[in-house]
Amino acid sequence: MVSTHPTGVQDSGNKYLPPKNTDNKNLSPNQQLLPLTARTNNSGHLEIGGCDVVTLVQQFGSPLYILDEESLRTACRQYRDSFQNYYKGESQVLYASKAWNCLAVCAIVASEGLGIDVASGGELYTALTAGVTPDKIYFHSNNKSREELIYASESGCTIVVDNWYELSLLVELGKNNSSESSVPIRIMLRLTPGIDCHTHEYIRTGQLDSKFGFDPNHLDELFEEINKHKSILNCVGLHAHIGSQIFERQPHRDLAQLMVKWLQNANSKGLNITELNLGGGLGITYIESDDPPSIEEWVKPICEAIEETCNTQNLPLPKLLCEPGRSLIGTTCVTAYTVGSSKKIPGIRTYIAVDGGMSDNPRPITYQSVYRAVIANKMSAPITETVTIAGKHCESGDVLIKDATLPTTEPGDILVVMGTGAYNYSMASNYNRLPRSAAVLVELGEANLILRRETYQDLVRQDCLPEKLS
Ligand SMILES: Cc1ncc(COP(=O)(O)O)c(C=O)c1O
Ligand SMILES: N[C@@H](CCCC[NH3+])C(=O)O
Repeated sequence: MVSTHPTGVQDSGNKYLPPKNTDNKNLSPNQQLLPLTARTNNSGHLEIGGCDVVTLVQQFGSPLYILDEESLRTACRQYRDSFQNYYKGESQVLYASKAWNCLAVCAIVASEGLGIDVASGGELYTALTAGVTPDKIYFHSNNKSREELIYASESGCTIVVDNWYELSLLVELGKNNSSESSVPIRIMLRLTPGIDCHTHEYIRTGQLDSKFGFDPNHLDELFEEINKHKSILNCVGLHAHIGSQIFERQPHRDLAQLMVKWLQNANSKGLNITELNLGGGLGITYIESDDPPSIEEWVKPICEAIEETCNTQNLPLPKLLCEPGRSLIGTTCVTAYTVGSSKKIPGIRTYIAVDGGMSDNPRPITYQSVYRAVIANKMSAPITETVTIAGKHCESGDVLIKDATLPTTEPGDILVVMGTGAYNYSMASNYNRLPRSAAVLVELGEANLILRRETYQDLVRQDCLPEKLS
């Protein structure tokens, strides 16, 4: 695979487009700003998956999430193939569906052979409804409810146990259920590795001061406790996740070595750990200066570190799992908005307002995340202005992009924000009672609705008006 970076070339009409004349399957989707199929068509419009973005907005309205099937499938295959090429043992890539969980996305990644990491009963329900088989579903959360644990154990998925309370609940559930025929609950243990990485503090999870996972200083007690309940709990593996939007490679190499040591320790205490899950975290390109490794460049050193450490310790290779979210889906999607009002404050800035904002993309207001945009109906027009893209919410901080460089914009233009596949729809809200946006899946000139736009009726569907008020 070729890693082509920096993204885009100037001479294809717009600098954010993927390079021309390259086999797209050789580009790592996480390193591109726009989906792999993006191009400027003969009308000078942005086209994705063979569909004109301006026409998509006419047909489906805006804001509109536009998901490129080819990019998503390419990312899945690159993860899967890289493990097959660089790891001699068994492997399984899971999609961290918290990035974007819905039926169509679950179905696509599962059809590429990936499993799914779910983080709630709702995500589990969606994955099962999409037809994902429970043997490929792994259930996370630092505070799974009793009901969620019953649902997960009855469905037959693997539960990634996060803490002592959850462990005690599982033991209790297992005891209540135990009969000659009952099968032990399949679990893994999430440990906090104490490995730091450079990313926003809100999305860092590997450091000791984290709400997630068991403290590795208590491994002996933990393994002893698991050993006592072998008829109830079938503990197959260990898990760790150090954070998200990471560009460095060393933290995951260090993690790989550390996890083999944990495995050795666990098995020396009588457990039979055969799986290691190193979590997700590979970053994506949101702006030109972002320089994440390609999918292949991320997978290879992890495989090498596990193999080297196992060989040195004379250990059989464990089944190796990882669970990327952002790097699988982040850059495979854009959000199209319609430009509305504007406000020029002389000497300060010009605000251009769009018909969505923090409700469909809460990342800028939550993490000060930065994005880039193009005008879909003016892809070859010269860049003339630096403007601030504001959302339509009743909140001063509802700004999608602080300094967007764009052609001259007018009301009715279609503004496209790139890299919105991860943690946008999944973190969307109805703030100001905005109906949640629709999403379409595009491929080879065909667009299929995968999320219906909410209506005003949907907004009041769960409301209850007590009789005394009506
Ligand atoms: C346990 C776990 N696994 C996987 C992921 C996915 O991370 P990313 O989207 O950075 O690949 C996360 C999110 O950070 C997570 O908390
Ligand atoms: N929601 C975060 C990522 C959190 C990942 C889940 N642990 C983001 O948008 O960057």
